[in-house]
Amino acid sequence: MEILDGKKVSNDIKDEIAAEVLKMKERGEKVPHLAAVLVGNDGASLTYVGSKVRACERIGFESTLVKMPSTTSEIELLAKIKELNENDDIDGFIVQLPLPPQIDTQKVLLAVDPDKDVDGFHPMNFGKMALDMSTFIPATPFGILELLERYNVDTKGKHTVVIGRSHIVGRPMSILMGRKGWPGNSTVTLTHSHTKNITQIISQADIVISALGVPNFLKAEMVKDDAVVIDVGITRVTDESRPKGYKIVGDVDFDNVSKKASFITPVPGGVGPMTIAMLLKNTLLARERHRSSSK
Ligand SMILES: Nc1nc2c(c(=O)[nH]1)N[C@@H](CN(C=O)c1ccc(C(=O)N[C@@H](CCC(=O)O)C(=O)O)cc1)CN2
Repeated sequence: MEILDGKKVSNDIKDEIAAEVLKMKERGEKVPHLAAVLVGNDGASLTYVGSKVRACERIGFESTLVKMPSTTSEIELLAKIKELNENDDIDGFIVQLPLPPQIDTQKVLLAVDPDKDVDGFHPMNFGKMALDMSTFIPATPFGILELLERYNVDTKGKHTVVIGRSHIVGRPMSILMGRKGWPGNSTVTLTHSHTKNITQIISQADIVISALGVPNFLKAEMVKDDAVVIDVGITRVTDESRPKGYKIVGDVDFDNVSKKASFITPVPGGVGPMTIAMLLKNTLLARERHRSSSK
């Protein structure tokens, strides 16, 4: 069994991007600028945007954090998005999800300029991804592809079972694994809460990608020998013995599933850090496109 070490690979990617930024500076070019909008005080979201801003600082990107209160109205958020769309200094931005209930997430994602949509959530970019056109690929699925590639995991002709159909992970992942090329060329089953015989389907998978958010859902007896297991579930579970008062738990019963798997991602330190690294990659791409379009 080999661990797909997202922490290490994400650090390698950050070093690679930092080297690109250094070259940009030497050429006297503007460095990429990422903005992140956070509405409310959700603890996990605060951690994730904090990691995004720190990662920008580490690699030499400019960053802007826009914090808005949890009472922010949809109109106020849409006005902020318009401002960011029109700010020529910003190459790309994200709106941290989930949003408070008074705000329609779909309206918000539609309002982001597709050229600045480094999350890849705008329907224009999602459609381009599905049609194999060059675009911003959502960071978590993009990170999983990168891990599979860097560890040389064979996906051709394999049966990939994706658990969960969220717009952020499951749905795009199912499209990407079935695309032509590598990592891809896989036969994909997208499963969800209404899937019948889900245990039987999972037991036939060569590659299992679990994005359910149910701690320890995937047990050793559910996966076949030598399966590739990707754990996208990141749930905070109360644990008073820890300094932060919680621990992070994945969808996979790691101790037992790792004894059967050929490759497996840990939680923490697997897919999560890759999400940050691939957002930075998308921001670098946004900067390069922005520069060519302003020539
Ligand atoms: N606008 C977006 N919102 C959300 C996205 C996204 O891609 N764009 N994805 C998730 C949250 N997310 C990034 O935003 C994210 C999740 C997890 C991690 C991560 O590094 N996890 C660590 C554990 C960190 C901790 O909780 O202490 C790990 O797995 O090792 C980074 C980013 C939903 N919203």
